[in-house]
Amino acid sequence: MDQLQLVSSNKICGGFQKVYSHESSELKCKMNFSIYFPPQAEGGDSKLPVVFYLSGLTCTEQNFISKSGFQRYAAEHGIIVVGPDTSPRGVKIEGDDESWDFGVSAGFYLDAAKEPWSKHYRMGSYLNKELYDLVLQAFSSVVDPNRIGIMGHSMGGHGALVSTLRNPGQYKSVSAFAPICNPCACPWGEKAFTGYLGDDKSKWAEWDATELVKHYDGPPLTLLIDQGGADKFYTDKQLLPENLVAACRSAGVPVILNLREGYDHSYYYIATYIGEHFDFHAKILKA
Ligand SMILES: N[C@@H](CCC(=O)N[C@@H](CS)C(=O)NCC(=O)O)C(=O)O
Repeated sequence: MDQLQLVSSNKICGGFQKVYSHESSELKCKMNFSIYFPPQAEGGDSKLPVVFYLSGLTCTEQNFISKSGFQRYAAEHGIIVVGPDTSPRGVKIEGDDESWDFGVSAGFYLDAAKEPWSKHYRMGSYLNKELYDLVLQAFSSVVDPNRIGIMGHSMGGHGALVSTLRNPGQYKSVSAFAPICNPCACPWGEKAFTGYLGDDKSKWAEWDATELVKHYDGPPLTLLIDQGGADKFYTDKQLLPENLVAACRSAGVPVILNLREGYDHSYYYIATYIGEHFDFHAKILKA
């Protein structure tokens, strides 16, 4: 635990919502992450499943823990929940704060290949290697390494899907709220991938769930996708869940798409359906 500093700890739903900071070797900066320990983590005999939650554009590790109300469901199911930040922090790169959909708080959970981003913007390796290993090692007394799932929202939904599809077997369950499903084909993705990866579109496909699922040959997996019908980013074609569903169908990968009439892109929508997502993860991770 030497490498972790406790930033905050609050009792909620019988467990503890904590935030830690640590020096990241992948990102070369200090990072915060949240971790919720349900009541079962205290003095329990058995190790608990973990679900990672990835937030969207403009977020830190705080939005989900303060707005979604997920702790009630994590406590019911006895699931530990880990939430990383959305980009490197405190690293000054020219242009990193010029727009809300690129640079700071918009790391897209990928490893940048293009200068000047490639030195720090390595959120893919940070999440799937460094933070993943850190959580398993630092909390080994309560974490079951064989029962790890992942979920996310918007850019974080994209992150959850590509992390699962690129690392077969690492995450046993995956779900997403309003994910960016086909970044190669939407304005957010085109901007981020051009900036972080360059102009070679064959490199883009390596970080695009709709492209990756076409070649998925890992353990059986069902993708749970949730989408608000009144989400302006959905109607503006930033999210494109239908493209992912079509690719899943042609690749034979089971997918569930829940369209929620009248709901927008906000945490009001996430708070409404987060319980269903915890039921989904619990069913798989606790089977
Ligand atoms: N700043 C954007 C909105 C960004 C946005 O909706 N971000 C989502 C993720 S893509 C979010 O979770 N925002 C933080 C929050 O609602 O707490 C706008 O003005 O249109």
